[in-house]
Amino acid sequence: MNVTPQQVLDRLAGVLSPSGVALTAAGVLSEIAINGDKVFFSISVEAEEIKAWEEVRVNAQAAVRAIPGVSAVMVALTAERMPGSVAAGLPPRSEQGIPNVSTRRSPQHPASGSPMARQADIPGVAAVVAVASGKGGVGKSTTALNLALGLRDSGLRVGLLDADIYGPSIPRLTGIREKPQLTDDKKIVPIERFGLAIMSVGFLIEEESAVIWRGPMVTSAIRQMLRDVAWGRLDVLIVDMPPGTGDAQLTLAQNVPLKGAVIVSTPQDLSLIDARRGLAMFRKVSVPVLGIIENMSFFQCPHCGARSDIFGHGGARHEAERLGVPFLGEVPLHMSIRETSDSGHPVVESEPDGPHAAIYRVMAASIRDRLQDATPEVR
Ligand SMILES: Nc1ncnc2c1ncn2[C@@H]1O[C@H](COP(=O)(O)OP(=O)(O)OP(=O)(O)O)[C@@H](O)[C@H]1O
Repeated sequence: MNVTPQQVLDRLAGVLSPSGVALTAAGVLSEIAINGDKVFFSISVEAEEIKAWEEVRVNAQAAVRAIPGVSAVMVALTAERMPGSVAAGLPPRSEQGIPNVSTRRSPQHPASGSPMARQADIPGVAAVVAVASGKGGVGKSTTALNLALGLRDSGLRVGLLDADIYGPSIPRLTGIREKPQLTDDKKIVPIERFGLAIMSVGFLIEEESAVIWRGPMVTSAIRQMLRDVAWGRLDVLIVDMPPGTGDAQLTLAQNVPLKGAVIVSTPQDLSLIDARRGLAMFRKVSVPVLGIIENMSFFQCPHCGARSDIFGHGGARHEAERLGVPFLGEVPLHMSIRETSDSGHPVVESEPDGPHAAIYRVMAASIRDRLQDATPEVR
């Protein structure tokens, strides 16, 4: 039997908000999204109240989980509600534009001069690095995964968080089908594959339902994935960001304790314009850009190895020079990268002695060097 939103609301009516009002009457709930036997919704409250609401979130999750036929519940607690606003139905969104950065810094992590000191660190994780792209489809996830493997090959303990909530592709690129387990204290155990600790929202939800996530839910869910996952000790955690430079990405860049960001672009002008936006976004929130990667830089014939500069290659290198950002390297558009990627056997893992693995390793080494300068724990 299918679960209905009304059934969920009926259960939530029995959960109390911190002021003692029923959760359903508190004006904080988003719409209830149901996908098969999985339920998602968010609770939007004012930033200063967020601590008091965490227990409510946990209670709401448990109440809905107890409905027969529900297999998974994701309740995102978001601090997106403006003071004084009455959220009657949907959580208020700042979709109208990029939020004012200076007023939205987390109060518990005031800027202390160093951009690195801005965010609370994730226990056990020495450095979090975002892999971002100004637009979709440039090969960001393929790059993130192969860079993670390149960093692993340099002896680091590496994690990968697929934060691309709009289209999580890490399950496909890694071939991971299983669902993560929970520890006794309810933390999610990342899935271990290729020697990486991997977590993706795609492990929890079906790919098609990813589009229902709104900006505030995205940020909150990712924050929870960062902190509610038992990452263990990691030298580097690579975060595969949602593509684009909109509100959700900016909020993420602000709220994830990033040591740096890597921007993936293709050589086309349009992609480069978007990459520039990405750079501006990270600069705005004082996250150092560790470098730009040009993906699908040139076409390499899988048969004869001949190279063609389909998109007029080299644009990203010039752009990086012009903008004063390191250029990390170029990855060819090659059949074996696509095939290995899409079959769940990333090229650094499946063709470790091949030319593509070498390219990713060199770029990973350069990221490692730059991180070491900023983070002595990454050795
Ligand atoms: N260098 C490359 N050579 C050939 N194919 C590639 C290369 N990089 C990525 N691809 C292929 O391009 C497609 C898109 O790649 P990927 O999913 O990594 O992109 P993305 O930027 O993360 O996409 P999205 O924005 O949708 O999340 C995949 O089929 C992937 O295998």
